[in-house]
Amino acid sequence: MTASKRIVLSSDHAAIQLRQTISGHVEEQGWEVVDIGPRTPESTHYPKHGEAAARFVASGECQLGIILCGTGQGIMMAANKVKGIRCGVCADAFSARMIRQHNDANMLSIGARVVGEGLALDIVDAFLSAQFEGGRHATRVEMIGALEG
Ligand SMILES: O=C(CO)[C@H](O)[C@H](O)COP(=O)(O)O
Repeated sequence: MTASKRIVLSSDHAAIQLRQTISGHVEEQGWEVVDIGPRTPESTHYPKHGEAAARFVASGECQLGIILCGTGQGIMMAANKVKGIRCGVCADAFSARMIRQHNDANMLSIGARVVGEGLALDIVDAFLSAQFEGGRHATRVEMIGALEG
């Protein structure tokens, strides 16, 4: 197993069950999963879970990350505050493929109160199987990075 096949997963309380389903699915595809919880259903605060997962990606410990909350929006906003993170919320497989191909996204966010399990797994598969296309898209991704200061 190489480090390039390691992925971090996290969520808030709204998405624990879907996160665990995704974790098993991704593991079956040969990824080493770093699931940083939470494991119990008590109400929690998504910014800290988004940040924690983002740090694994920003540090290079994990190549990619998948994070979830009720809508996927709040935890995405938190993750994107960490330097080097490009995280998109996806509720369809096309967008999940495109955020890898065009935006070189290194994190995917999903809303567990928005999409069902089957669609969520399709979204994950689209995200994980796509490759960044580079070229003109690399220029644009560099421009995003330049905004971080
Ligand atoms: O989607 C979310 C953030 O974008 C959260 O999961 C949601 O706000 C949590 O709500 P509640 O505390 O009522 O379960």
